[in-house]
Amino acid sequence: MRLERSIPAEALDAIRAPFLLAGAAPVDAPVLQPLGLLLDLAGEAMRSRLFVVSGDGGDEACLRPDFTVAVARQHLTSGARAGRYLYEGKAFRVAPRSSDRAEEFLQIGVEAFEAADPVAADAEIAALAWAGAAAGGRDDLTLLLGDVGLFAAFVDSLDLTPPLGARLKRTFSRPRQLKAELEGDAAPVATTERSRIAALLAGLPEAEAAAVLQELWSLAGIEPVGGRRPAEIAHRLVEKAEVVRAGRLSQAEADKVRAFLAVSDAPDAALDAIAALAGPNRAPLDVAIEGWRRRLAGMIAGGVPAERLVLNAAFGRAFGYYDGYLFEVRSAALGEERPVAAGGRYDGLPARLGAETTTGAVGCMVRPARAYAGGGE
Ligand SMILES: N[C@@H](Cc1c[nH]c[nH+]1)C(=O)O
Repeated sequence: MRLERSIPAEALDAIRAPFLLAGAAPVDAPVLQPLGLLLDLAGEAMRSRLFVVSGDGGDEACLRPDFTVAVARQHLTSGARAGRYLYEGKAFRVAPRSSDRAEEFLQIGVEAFEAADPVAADAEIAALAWAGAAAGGRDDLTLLLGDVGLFAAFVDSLDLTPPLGARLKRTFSRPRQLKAELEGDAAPVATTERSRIAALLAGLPEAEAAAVLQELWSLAGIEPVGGRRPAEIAHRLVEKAEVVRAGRLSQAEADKVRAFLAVSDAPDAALDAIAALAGPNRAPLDVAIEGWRRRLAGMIAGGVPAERLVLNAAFGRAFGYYDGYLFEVRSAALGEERPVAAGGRYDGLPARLGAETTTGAVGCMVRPARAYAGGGE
């Protein structure tokens, strides 16, 4: 496992300092996390990045690829309604083959489960990540911003059939599926491919569809070893059935989606461009854009230099839990594969972990070895 280089104690102190001021309670989290749960939450795409650990009996586990899910789980077991947590420790990710990225690395981060004004919290968290990253001394940083929710609001503005809209939303940060949608290849004309199980499950919410599959397996005495998780299988089956029912994008709609995804600019200009692309049902998108103007003002008030901000409508991250704004602090010298800090909003995750009441959820982390200008990873 490739380690990162260690950095001087004073540099680490400087990078940590803003996090100590965030009003968060220090926590630790188990290094071993349940593999199945992480794959369900982060998506199968994450599988190749996880260090899988197998012991005698027991469930398959993996080394924590980050702290977000682990801290969210601890927050839920604590029973507290709200909480704000600070962590500092190693995370582990398999580096892609051709890369020499560190596979065991330090993260310092904060996760906040709070019901207060989400836009203000988003701004605060992004400014915190910026402050930590900038404390490492690099002068080539940018804060790259994106928003899974903005794409959803844009898709809603187009007034598509609900299943087509839902399907299109799911293709965000799945380039292959997105390309198929835009090129009209996603909806097979032939109905011979229809699956009866797919048709049966199509009407159910995905979590229920997964539960049905699990029940079927247990009735049949099947115990899946490795392979795809029930949630993933249910997801595929539901998608398959919907594809046939929902139709496809018209040429004009596909062009609009392409234009939306091509938006990448200084945030104010980017928001103007997005507003100009809105379809007939524009009210929710306008609300989202207004929210962004406030969020940006909050980031700038929190100390992020305005000229370092970029809003990229297509920006997504490999973690499947984000459902609102998200960001990376990038260094020109390190390139886009090595973000210095990152974070975002994941309001839906606690419910997926079984929370009954939901507060908002937002967080960020910095990687000190990358932030440190004097060497780093
Ligand atoms: N855990 C994410 C960052 C994050 C924290 N909270 C939300 N997102 C990462 O490792 O990139």
